[in-house]
Amino acid sequence: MCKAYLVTIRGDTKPSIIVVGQNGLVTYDAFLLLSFGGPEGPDDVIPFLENVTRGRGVPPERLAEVAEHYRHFGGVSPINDQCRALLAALDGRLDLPIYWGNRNWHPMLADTLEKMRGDGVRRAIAFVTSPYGGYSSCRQYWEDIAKAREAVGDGAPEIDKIRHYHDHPGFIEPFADGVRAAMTPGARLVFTAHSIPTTMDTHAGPGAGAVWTEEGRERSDRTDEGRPYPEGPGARARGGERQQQSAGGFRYSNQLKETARLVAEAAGVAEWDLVWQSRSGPPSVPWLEPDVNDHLDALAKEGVTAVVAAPIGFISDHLEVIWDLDNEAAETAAGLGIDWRRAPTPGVDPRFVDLVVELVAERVSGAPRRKLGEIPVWDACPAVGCCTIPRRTHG
Ligand SMILES: CC1=C(CCC(=O)O)c2cc3nc(cc4[nH]c(cc5[nH]c(cc1n2)c(C)c5CCC(=O)O)c(CCC(=O)O)c4C)C(CCC(=O)O)=C3C
Ligand SMILES: [Fe+2]
Repeated sequence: MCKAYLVTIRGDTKPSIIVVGQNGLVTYDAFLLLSFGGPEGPDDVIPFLENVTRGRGVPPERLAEVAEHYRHFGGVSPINDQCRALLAALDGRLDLPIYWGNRNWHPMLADTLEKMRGDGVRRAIAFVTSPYGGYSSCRQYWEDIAKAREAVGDGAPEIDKIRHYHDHPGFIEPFADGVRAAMTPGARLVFTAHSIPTTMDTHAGPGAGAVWTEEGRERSDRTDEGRPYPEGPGARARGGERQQQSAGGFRYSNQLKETARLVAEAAGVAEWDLVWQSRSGPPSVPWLEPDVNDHLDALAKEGVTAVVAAPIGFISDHLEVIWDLDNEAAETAAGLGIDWRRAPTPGVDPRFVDLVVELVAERVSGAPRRKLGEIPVWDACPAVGCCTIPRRTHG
C-alpha cells in the first residue's frame, strides 16, 4: 500500500506528488547521474565555456586562458569518459534504469529528462559528481534540475538529489590509500580543492542565508552549521579565516576541512595543509586562498623539499586535476626544487562505486547512513536561504 503526498521540493516551482511506500520511503523509478559536462572536441570548447559562464561575469581573457587548457588535450575534457566509466561500473548494480545528464554539455540534463519522460519515468534519484555543499557544488545543481524540468514542461520527472558524501568511507578510503602510498618521510601533505569567491563560502549552507519573510523583513535562518569547524592537531587549513568572526555559512570550506582531516587520519599523517586551486576571479574579488602555487612557494621557503598533493575537491581526474595540478603546480614545484607527487582521485575505485550504490540504498530502502565525520548531512536542502550567493563571481 502506498500513500501519495503533495510537497514542494526546493527549487521547484510547482508542488509535486511523492509516492511513499509501505516502509515510509519514497519510491523511485530511475537513477540519474548528474554531472558538470565538458567538451568532446575542439569545436565544443567555446560553446561549452559560454554555457559554464553565462551570467557570471567571467571576462573573455579568462575564457581564452581556460580554452587553451582544454586545447592541450585536443579540446576533450576527461570528465565525460569518467562519467561513462562510472555508468559502466554501475551497470547491473542498481535495481533502476540508469540515465546521465550534464549541467553544461551533452548529454544536457533537459534532453535527458525529456527522454526519461518518454520512457515513463515519474521520479528519479540523482547522484551529483560533487560531494560538497555550496553554490557551485550543490545549489546550482538544484537550479539546473528546476530549469531543465521547466524546459521539459508537463510530465517532467521529479528529481531528488542524493546527499553530500564528503565524509563517506567510500570517498575517504581511496584518497587515504593514495596518500599512504605516495608519502615519503619528510614530505608535506597538501590537500587541494577548487577555490570559490569568499562570499560564496560565507553563504554556503544554511545559517548565512538571509531570507525575506512574508512581512518583507530580512531575517537569518541559523542552525548548528556556521560555526568554525575544529581543526585537527597539526592541521593548518588555510583560507576561510573569516569564519572565526561570522555565525553563518562556510559549509564548503568546513566540509573540505573535515574531508582533509579524515583522509589524513586514515593515512596516518599528522601534519597537513588545505589550500585552493583553479581560481578564476580577478585580484579585486577575494577568493579562498592561498593558491596551491603560492603555497608551494611558502613551503619551499620553510625548507620543505617534498609534497604529496591530494585533490580532495574532485571525485575524478577533471581538467583541473590534470592541468592545474599535474602541469601547472607540478612545474611550480619543479622550479622550487620540490619533489611533487599527486595522490589519485577515487574515479571508479570499487569502494567509490559501492558508495553510489549505498547512497541509493539509503534512500530507497533505508539502509543505514555511513559517514565518518561530524558535520550533519541532509537528504534535501534544509533551509530556504541555503547557499544563496550573488550570481556574478568576478566582481
Ligand atoms: C566549486 C567548484 C567545482 C566543484 C564542484 C563541481 O564539480 O561541480 C567546480 C567544478 C568544475 N569546474 C569545471 C570547469 C569550469 N569551472 C569554471 C568556473 C568556475 N568554477 C567554480 C567553482 C567550481 N567548479 C567557480 C566559482 C567558477 C567561476 C564561474 C562560476 O561561478 O561558474 C569554468 C569557467 C572558466 C573559469 O572561470 O575558470 C570552467 C571551464 C569543471 C569541468 C572540468 C573538466 O572539464 O574536467 C568542473 C568539474
Ligand atoms: Fe569550475
